Amino acid sequence: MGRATVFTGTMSEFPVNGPGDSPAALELTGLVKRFGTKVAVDNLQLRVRPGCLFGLVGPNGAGKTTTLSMATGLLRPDAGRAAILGHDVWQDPARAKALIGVLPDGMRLFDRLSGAELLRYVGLLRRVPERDIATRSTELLAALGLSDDANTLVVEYSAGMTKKIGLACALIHAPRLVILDEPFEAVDPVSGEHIRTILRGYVASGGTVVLSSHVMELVESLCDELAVVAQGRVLAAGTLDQVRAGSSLQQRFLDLVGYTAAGEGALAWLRSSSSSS
Ligand SMILES: Nc1ncnc2c1ncn2[C@@H]1O[C@H](COP(=O)(O)OP(=O)(O)OP(=O)(O)O)[C@@H](O)[C@H]1O
Repeated sequence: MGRATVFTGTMSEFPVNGPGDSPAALELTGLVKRFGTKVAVDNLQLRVRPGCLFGLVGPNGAGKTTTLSMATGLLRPDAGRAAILGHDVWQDPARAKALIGVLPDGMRLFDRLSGAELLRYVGLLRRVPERDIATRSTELLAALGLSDDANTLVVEYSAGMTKKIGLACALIHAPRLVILDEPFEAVDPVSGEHIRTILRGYVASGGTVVLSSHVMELVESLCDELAVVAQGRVLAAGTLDQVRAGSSLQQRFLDLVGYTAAGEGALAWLRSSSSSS
């Protein structure tokens, strides 16, 4: 693993199988994914303890979506292992997938259903008892500010509304672990606050969240632990303080991924003073 702090934290805060022997909520071991000659995920290791709100951050193309897709059984790894609460995602997919709720990147929803119909459909697929589906749907729609659009077709939802109904779909069966790819993307500040409240409450009751984000302030204010990935590898992982190492998360992130400012002359043609017409 990488050159900075590596998380090796204790696992017993929210025991699953009994004190001391609980498996990680999510454990990725030696994950590799290549697309042609491109190595998108390069021997990636990650361990997320139960009861943690965990952030995965990295620059564009770092391999976050590819990693989360392999972690959730949507994309088969070329090598390595993904396990959810001790269940191998690829050897025992039914058990592993039953424990998770997923908001994938660019989620394809059955968008000719209304929001309420979609939640009912997902609830039935997830074997939520009939009597609970209506209650949970109503509560989720209200918590996410979608009550007024419960009967609107999802195809007519805005990008932010689509993200929120996708999140509701990920939560309706009360999974043990939710894996959310960019859950705050396109979401307005009020809805973002609602989502933060939902996720904090979920984690406080023993659930585990893994989310990807580009927004350092959000990760800093929300997550307990995080990993910085670049070029398919974990550069640093641990608690916020471990990863920040006395700096701001933004600065630490820039340092880790090797940010260098563009040279003086870059994009000179774009400056109005250099325009010839
Ligand atoms: N289906 C694919 N075919 C070819 N290359 C792919 C494919 N999916 C991802 N890649 C490549 O793998 C790398 C990792 O992509 P990935 O989408 O996982 O990054 P990311 O960290 O989620 O990026 P972003 O923050 O921009 O969403 C990139 O170089 C991308 O071009």
